[in-house]
Amino acid sequence: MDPTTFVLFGATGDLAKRKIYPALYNLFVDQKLPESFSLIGLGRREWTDESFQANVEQSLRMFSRREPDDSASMQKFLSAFRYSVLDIGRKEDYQKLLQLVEQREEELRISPNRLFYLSVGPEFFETIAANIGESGLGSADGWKRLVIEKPFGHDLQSARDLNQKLSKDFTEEEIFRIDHYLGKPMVQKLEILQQSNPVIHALWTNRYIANVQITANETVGVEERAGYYDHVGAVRDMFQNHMLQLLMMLTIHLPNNSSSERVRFKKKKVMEDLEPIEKQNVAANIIRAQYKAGTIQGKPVIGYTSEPGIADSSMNDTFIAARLQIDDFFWRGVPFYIRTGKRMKEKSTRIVIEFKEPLKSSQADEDSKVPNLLVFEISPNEGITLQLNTRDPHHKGEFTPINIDFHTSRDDVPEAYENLIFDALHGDPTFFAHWDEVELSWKWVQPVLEAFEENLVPLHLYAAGTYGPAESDALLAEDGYHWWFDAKPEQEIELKEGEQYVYHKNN
Ligand SMILES: NC(=O)C1=CN([C@@H]2O[C@H](COP(=O)(O)OP(=O)(O)OC[C@H]3O[C@@H](n4cnc5c(N)ncnc54)[C@H](OP(=O)(O)O)[C@@H]3O)[C@@H](O)[C@H]2O)C=CC1
Ligand SMILES: O=C1O[C@H](COP(=O)(O)O)[C@@H](O)[C@H](O)[C@H]1O
Repeated sequence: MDPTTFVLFGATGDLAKRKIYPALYNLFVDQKLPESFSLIGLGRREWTDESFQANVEQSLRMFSRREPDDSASMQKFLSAFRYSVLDIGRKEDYQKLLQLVEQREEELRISPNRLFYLSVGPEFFETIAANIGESGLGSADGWKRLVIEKPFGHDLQSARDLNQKLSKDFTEEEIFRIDHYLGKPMVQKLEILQQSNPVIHALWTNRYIANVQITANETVGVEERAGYYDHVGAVRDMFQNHMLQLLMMLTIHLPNNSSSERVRFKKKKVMEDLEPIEKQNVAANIIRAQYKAGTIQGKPVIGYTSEPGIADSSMNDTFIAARLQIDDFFWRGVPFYIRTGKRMKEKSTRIVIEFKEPLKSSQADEDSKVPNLLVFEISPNEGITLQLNTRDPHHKGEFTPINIDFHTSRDDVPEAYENLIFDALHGDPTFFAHWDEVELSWKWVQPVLEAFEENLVPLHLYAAGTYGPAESDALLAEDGYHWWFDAKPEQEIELKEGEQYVYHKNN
């Protein structure tokens, strides 16, 4: 891997502490960092190299999936870290930064490959990119990359404006837009599973699939992010980016060993074929809702409008459920149901593929058959389950669903940020959002934003600790379907040998 200088804007912030340092540490332990690696942390806080390193070490103790030890290797890891005070708006700070970067490159005798990671609010992206260009930081004789966090724009126009501004100093190939869902190991497996398994490849069509359900439920509420969340809602916070990325990753058809260009070309194609929803039809296909007080895992929680920093009159969506259609050869006629919400009954991100039922015979026991399901558990647990019908040996008259299961322990699985930072260091753009995808996602979502804004869509309420409003169930019932729920019942049941959990349809 090329020697690299990792320039981190927002080094004193929450994301750096919770995600970026632990990811770098785990890559270091796995020997996946470049042999010559240097990190320069930036922020307004008057930290020194020593206090910065101490903060990084502390964040590893709190957030790393691996217990850091006090050995020489920990010191080796931390010795790559330097800190410089920088105010994003002060041009002279970029000159000071340039000197430090060059000094470190000389000390380490490395070529000037520079990765600029913007772990700061989106209002700073444009200024930083321009100052990197102006200061000469971006014009050395090596490669440069810009890694940016979401949100990428607030709507279609603002996203276009931002992209145009960034393009003045960075080419599309140099911009790595993070969507951390693309870093989740199971999401990365979707592409491989389909490419490398004829069984899955063959089934990936409207001939066999009845509907697809993509869910990202969270138990947390707005947390300390009222100022941000009340302006974005579930539609911008989760749906426009993470949920549509899941849809793209699931539905692309790829030949073996596809290049990153091919993957991105196919994703773009999915977005182009996604049937647009006119503003007047949003209400018929999209449910928006907001949580009210309720109980989660036995604890009472307050409603959204009682959260600190949220106005009593807020009409913000904390839940969205949508029905989408992809108008192409493979997916025409298959409804895709997507839902995401805060303060739901359980934390779970999963994709359920419901297969069409075979022709029913006239046997009396046909009703006990359940549809075949292929379930991708993305988080918090990772797994793949195939639900099939068989006969219960003790009750020979009835069909019984059985699950073929693969599950991995959470500790064995790399964090999304590990995968993404590794790819960015390698210059592999496959699991980053290309501008075309971002633009097409905003284009699709724009009428939804407008319909919400103009109150053309009712805002339903749901009790915290449920699976959302009844209208979300009704959306599927219109087509004769229902949401599939967790295989595990709420109360852990001790299973006898040979027994297993199955997916069920009731809340
Ligand atoms: N936290 C998370 O889990 C997630 C965050 N994100 C995104 O990541 C980005 C960072 O979020 P987060 O870390 O939570 O934010 P924080 O508010 O915790 O940190 C912001 C960082 O920006 C720096 N900063 C702010 N203003 C300036 C300035 N004028 N000059 C220099 N540095 C400045 C701060 O440094 P200092 O105070 O020292 O100046 C701090 O390091 C945001 O875009 C957010 O949307 C995305 C997904 C998840
Ligand atoms: O980007 C975001 O994602 C998190 C959910 O991420 P997950 O990996 O825990 O599923 C969400 O809580 C947050 O509001 C949103 O900004």
